[in-house]
Parts: sequence; C-alpha cells; structure tokens
Amino acid sequence: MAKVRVSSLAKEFGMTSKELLDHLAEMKIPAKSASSALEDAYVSMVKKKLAPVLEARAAEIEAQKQAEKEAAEREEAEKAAAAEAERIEAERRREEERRLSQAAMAAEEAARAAAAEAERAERERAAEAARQAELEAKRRAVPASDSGSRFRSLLDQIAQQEVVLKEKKEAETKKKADADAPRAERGRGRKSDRRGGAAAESAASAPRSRRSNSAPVVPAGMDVPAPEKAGRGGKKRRGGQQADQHNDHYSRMAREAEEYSRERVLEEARAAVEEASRESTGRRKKRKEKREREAAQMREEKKIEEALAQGVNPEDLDAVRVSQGVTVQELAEALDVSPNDIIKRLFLLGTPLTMTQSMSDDLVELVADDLGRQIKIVTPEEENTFSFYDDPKDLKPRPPVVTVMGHVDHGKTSLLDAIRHTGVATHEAGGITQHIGASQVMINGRQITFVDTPGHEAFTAMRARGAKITDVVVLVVAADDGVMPQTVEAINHSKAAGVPIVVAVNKCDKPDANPDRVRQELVEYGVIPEEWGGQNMFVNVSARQKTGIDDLLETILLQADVLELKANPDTFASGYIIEAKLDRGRGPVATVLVNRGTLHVGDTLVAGMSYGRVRAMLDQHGNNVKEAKPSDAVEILGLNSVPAAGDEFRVFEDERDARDLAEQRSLKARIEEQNKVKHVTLETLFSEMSENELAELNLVVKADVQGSIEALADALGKMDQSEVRINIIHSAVGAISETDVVLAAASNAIIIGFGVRPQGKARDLAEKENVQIKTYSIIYKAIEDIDAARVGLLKPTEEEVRTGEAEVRETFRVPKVGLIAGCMVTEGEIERTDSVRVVRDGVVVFDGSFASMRRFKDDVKSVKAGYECGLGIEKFQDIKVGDILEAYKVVEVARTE
Ligand SMILES: Nc1nc2c(ncn2[C@@H]2O[C@H](COP(=O)(O)OP(=O)(O)OP(=O)(O)O)[C@@H](O)[C@H]2O)c(=O)[nH]1
Repeated sequence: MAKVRVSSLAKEFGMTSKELLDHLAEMKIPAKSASSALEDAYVSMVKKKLAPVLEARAAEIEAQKQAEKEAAEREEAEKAAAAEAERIEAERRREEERRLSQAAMAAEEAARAAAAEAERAERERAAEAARQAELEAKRRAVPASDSGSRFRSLLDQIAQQEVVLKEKKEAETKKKADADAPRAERGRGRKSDRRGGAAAESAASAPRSRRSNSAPVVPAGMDVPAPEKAGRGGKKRRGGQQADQHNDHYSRMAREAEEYSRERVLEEARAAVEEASRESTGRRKKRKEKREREAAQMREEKKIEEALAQGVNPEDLDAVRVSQGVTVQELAEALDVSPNDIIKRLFLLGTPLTMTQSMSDDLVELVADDLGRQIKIVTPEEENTFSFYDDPKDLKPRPPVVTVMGHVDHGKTSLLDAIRHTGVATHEAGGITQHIGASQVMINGRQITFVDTPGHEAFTAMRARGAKITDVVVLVVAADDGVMPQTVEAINHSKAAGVPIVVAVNKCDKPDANPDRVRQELVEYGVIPEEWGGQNMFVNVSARQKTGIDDLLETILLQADVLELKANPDTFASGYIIEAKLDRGRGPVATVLVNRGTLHVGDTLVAGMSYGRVRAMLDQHGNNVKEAKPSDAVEILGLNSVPAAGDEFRVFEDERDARDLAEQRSLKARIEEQNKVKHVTLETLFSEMSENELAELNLVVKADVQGSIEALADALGKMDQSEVRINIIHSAVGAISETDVVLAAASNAIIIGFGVRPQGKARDLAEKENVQIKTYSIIYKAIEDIDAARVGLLKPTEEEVRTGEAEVRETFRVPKVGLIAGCMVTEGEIERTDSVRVVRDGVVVFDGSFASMRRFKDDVKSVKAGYECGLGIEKFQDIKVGDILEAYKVVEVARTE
C-alpha cells in the first residue's frame, strides 16, 4: 500500500509538518515526525477530516490576497489622488499669487498715473490762470481812448505770442501724455483684458473702446490721453475745469480699480481659504481615518498575539461562540436571527430539523457561513478550561513537576521507586509510599513532584485536553538496550508538548551497558547531550543499585532553574486531575495537581462535571494535610462524582456557582449523548444507501493473521461493486484498538474483526462513537454479511449480546474435572448457559461454552460483577492467568420488515 510522508502531506495542505502532526495527534493517528509515513487509509481520513480546515484556509488565503490587492490598489489610488490634489493646489496657489501681484501692480500703476495727471493738470491750470490774469492786466493798462496803431500792434503781438505759447504748451502736454499714457493704460489694459474691467471701460471713450476691442494693448493705451484731446478741441477757459475733471476721473478710476481689485482679491482669498480648509479638512479626515485604521490594526495584532499566547485560534476571537451540539433555537439566539431563518436554511441544505434538535458541527458552520457569520464551535474540552491572569509581582517560585517516560522495561517504575526511596529516606524515614498517581521528593531542601502517567498516550491525551502539567520529562533509556520505538515516541510527545527532556541512562550497572551508544543514538532524534554542545542533560544511573539518583534529581532541579517556574500561591487554587477513582469506602477520590493558588480543606471546587467541598486532603504517605500549594499533588475526598484524568479543576468562592457549573456541564454531556452521530452499520447500510445515496462501504479490518485479511480483500474484490463501492480503508494484524475506532468513526466505517477483539477502551469508545464492530471467526460469514448488506438483504435475525466479562486470576487443576479458572467477574452477569470466548492479549484463543460455574463449593447459575467464581470451559484446558473470559448469548432479533 502506498504511503505518504507527513511532511509531503503537510506541504500539500499548505501547513507546517508540526501543525499537521498536531492534527494527527488529535485524530489519534500514529505519526511521530515529519518523516513518518502515513497509510492511504489515514491519508484519506486526514483529508476528509481536514477538508473544512483546508478549504477554510484556502478561502482565507484567497480572501487575504484579494484584500491585500484591494488595499494596495486603494492605497495607490489614494496616493495618486493626493498627488493630483497637491499639484492642483500648488498650481492654484501659483496662479493666485500671480493674479494678486498683477492686480496690485495695476492698481498701483493706475493710482500713480492718476496722481501724475492730476498734478500736471493742476500745474497747467495754475499757469493758465496766471497767464489770463497777466493778459487782463495788460488789457486794463491800455487806455480806452488810445486806439492808435501802436496799441493795436501791441495787442496783435500779444495775441500772436499767446498762440505760439499755447501751441508750444499743447505740444509739450501731448508729448508728456504720450509718454505717461502707455504705462497707465498697460495696467488698465491688463485688467480690462482679464475681466473686461468696468474701470478701464469707463476710462475710455466709445471709439477707443471699439478700437481697443480689436486692437492689442498698446494702441488701446495710446488712446489714454483722450481727455487731452478733448481739452484741445474745447474752449481755453475750460482748461482748469478740464484738468479737475481729469483729476477726478483718474482718482475715481484708481479708486474703483483699487476697490475692485481689493474686493476681488478678498473674494478670491476667501474662496482660497475656504477651499484650502475644505481640502485640509479632507486631509485631516483622511489622516484621522488612517490613524484609526492603524490603531485598529494594532489592536487586532495585539489580540492575535494574546490569542496565540493562550493557544487560541485568533480567528475565533471575533466569532460567535456556540457549544458543540447546539440546538437550532440556541444557534438562532446566539446569532440573533429568527429560528425560522435557520430552519429554512437547513431545509434547503436537505437537513430539516426542528427548533429543539441539535445540529452537527458541519451544519452549524454551513448555516453560519450562509448567514455570513463567523462561528466558533466550543468543544466540551474547551468549555471546561479556565483562564487566569496573574500579576507578575504576585508570582513566586514553585517546584518542578516531572514525568518519567521511556520504552517498556527500561526501568521507569524502578527509577521512580529509587527516587521515592531517596526522597523518602532523607525526609520521611519509614514512611510508606502509596500510589496516588504522583509523588513528591525533597532533595537539598527543594521539592520535585513526579507525576506517574500510565503511558505516552495518557500524556498526549492530557495535553490534548489542555492540561499543561509537566515541566520536565525524564526520558529513561536502558544503557544495554538503547533507543527503542517507545523512546522515540516519548521524545516526540515531549517535543510536541514543548517540554525539556532530561535523559536518565539506566541500567548502567549491567555489564553490557553502553551509555555512550545511547547518547549517540539519541542525537539522531535531536536529543543532544550538553557535553556535545546540545540542549539536553544526560545522567547515568542504575535504578537497581540506586546510583546516580541524586545526580539525576540535581540535574532536574538545574533544568527547573533554567525554566524559572513560578506561580501565584495566594489565590484560589486551580490545577488538574491526575487520577480519579471510586473508592468503596471513601467515595470519589481524586489526585489533584495544584498549579496555581493554594487548595485548602473546605474549599469548593469543580472538576469537569464533578464538584464538591474538599472534605479531606491526603499526601502520598496518607497523611492528612490542610493545604496544597502550587506543584503539590494531593488526594482529595468530597467530590460528588468521579472526574476524568486530565480534567481541569478550579476552586469557587461560592458553592452554588460550583454546583451550577458542574450541573450545566453534566446536562450538556447528557444532551450530547442523546444527540450522538449515528454511524452506518451493516444492518442499516441499505436503508442509508437509499436515503442518502451512500455508495460506499468503508471497512477497517483487523485480524489475527495476515491471511484472513488477504482472503477477505480477495473475496470483496470479486463482489459486484457497481452500486456500492467497498473500501478497506485500513487493515492490520492485531487487536482492535482505540485508534481503529477513531479511524472508523472519522470515515464512517465498520470495523470487522477476525479472531480478534476490541482492546482496552476500544469497545467503550466504539459505543460512545456509535461505531459498529463486527467480529467473526469464520471468513465466509463476514463475506456473506457484507454481501447481504450491500444488496440490502441483511436482516438481523440473530444477534450476539455480551452478558459479562471475567478476569482469570488463578488456575487450579482439579482431578477428573480438569483446569478451573479462579475468576473475578468484572462486568455484567455471567450465566452458566452463556457461550464464552477466551481472549488473550486482545486475541480470541478459544470460543466455546462453560463446563462448570461455581462459587465456593456450590454450582451456580450465574455470577454478577464484583464476585469471584470458579469457571471451567468445555474442551479447553489452556486457560492462563490474565485471560479474559467474555460471556455472550446469541439472541433472536425480530425482523424489522
Ligand atoms: N540491572 C538493572 N536492571 C534494572 C534496572 N532498572 C530496572 N531494571 C530491571 O528492568 C526490568 C524492568 O523494570 P521496570 O522498572 O519494571 O521497567 P518499566 O519501564 O517500568 O516497565 P513497564 O512499566 O513495563 O513499562 C525489571 O526487571 C527491573 O528490575 C537497573 O538499573 N539495572
């Protein structure tokens, strides 16, 4: 089967390998690193699961690109508009200045010309007056009776002189006027050119105006001395009046020109100011908008940073938050739309639901998308986490919390024992260490808390639920065995959690121990000894001989110092449940690890769906303690139910709040339980097929031998697949594991087991996820079922019902009877008439019936869970301690048709 590397798949998805690995971990798909290869089945499962993520991401990238492009275009357009506006403004200013200076010059010129003309006219008037006076005096001096020739000739002489003088003066005046006029007229000419000014027009005579209309500036200017011409054609005695008129005319003209230009200037200036202020208001507005945009962007970036710091998807911050499994009505309320609107959309999506029906994640997202709203579906895990903020000044150093991990049999338990012994020996001599899932040891007056996680999976599961419990991982590697698969797994888990690794090279007492080889091998996995320039501290130890233990503890403390671990002890406690169980005498008992605040007896807390007042608190030695500080692990009594390992706990000030929250969570869990997604089963395949046009039957096949898988694949290949395509999405030898169930749930597959059984929590998970597990011991029966299901003929006429389970604790050989298994019934109620399967390490080793069932010396018909009994199995003498006896009945099921 073709395999795809995580790195190439990540590349294909456009995400980092780390991101993809996180998704894989969430899906419980075993992949350790970017170079891990994934089977086809997993790849298609991942693709299916991540399809919405990938689509959303692609859409987002596209939208982002588009937005960036638009923003760039907008910016470009704004820039161009601003440049254009600036250019126009500069142009306008230049033009304005030019106009102002021209107007001012013209006004000045006109005023000067008028003044000069007035002065000249005044002078002339005075001279004329003087001359007239002189002439009159002369006339008066000649006697009236003397009319002789001498007097007449004298008068003629005077008259002649007068004519010559006048002509001379006229010539002078004309010359002067000719010299002055072009200057004054230039100013007027410009004004009249620009605006056809009234002043210039009033200053010019009609014919002159006509000529000035067709002629250029200078000829028009030549006409300026018109008053002089009028003067010449007028009577001499009107010369003084004429000059006055000239004077008035020019001053009026100058005044008018000045007033006109002042008004124009003022008007234009006002308009310019108004325009400028309008533009500057526009610019101010633009600047304000830009500032606001920048501030919003900064706020957005800060929000994103904070979200990332809290491990939250920044996109989810603005989204409307709804709980997983939200009902139509609740969603409508959350989105503030009418429920009918949602019902209508659901109907159009082909999924009619009523107000109170719960919606799947996909539907919620589709509807929200349809409504153009962003939505964040809050999973129960997310709902059950709390977030806190501590002022840095309230933080105080806290002890490190350590987890020991490593390959099976490399000595984790022995090392923990040796460590506990050391810690206990130094401080609690004689104390008996009891198992509470965590232990605290003291070294050099400093505390270290060790948390026992039963396996790497648990570590990851806790991490997946947001439980950040471990500060340091101690990786145990046997010096005689070196790096093994689970060692690598542990490294990957630690790295994924970002927890530093301290390596304990164990079993150094063994003759074939080779600690250096361990170092060498670990380098390949990025765990490099400090002495070789790496980041990891290595310590050689022997758990058996208890050597190097102190050194290891000191190294852990050293590593902790680097981490500068701190917490606020002076607040309400919060932390995680490490282990929890129901104790017959004491009720629910939970081991909690405090990671913030101080937990006191009497405190009320909520953990997952449980709550209660801490009735008593015990340390690892079973001593009652009154309080637990950050990094302390204690057992607590007083909860109303058993919480789950990995649940976060938090102390509440008010007991009512605690109860409300716990009850709210339980209610939600019950609702979810009711609304669980139903997966396809062989019995419902055909009906689902016709309803939803399901044309595929996905199978996960697990078998005891490879041959069975091949035989099934072969037989299925020969089936008619024109209507239903049968896909074996995953097949392997071995018991049915949780991962198989996860895979089947994700791909709507049925699990087929040949001679194998569900292992560990696989059955519970399958029940929870509604995944059908069909187990067979004969291959043709499986083929028959699948074929019947394919054509819709499979009618469940017989069904296997599990009645109970017993664990073999001891075996006895009874003469004449044979081997008897001393058992404890762990589940259900086993009846003597039941069929029984013997399951060893997840594999069915025998299928038959009971030969005997006894309690003490009596034969009994049935035994309930919690009771011991002796069981004999027909024709089977190979029972071993640890075997599981699975009792079942085959019942007739009425046909549904
Ligand atoms: N010689 C020697 N044997 C050791 C040492 N540490 C552990 N062992 C032995 O190795 C075997 C496995 O040790 P455990 O402590 O059970 O190993 P483990 O890693 O906890 O094993 P699991 O819990 O099954 O994963 C036991 O037989 C121990 O006695 C050691 O330092 N030296």
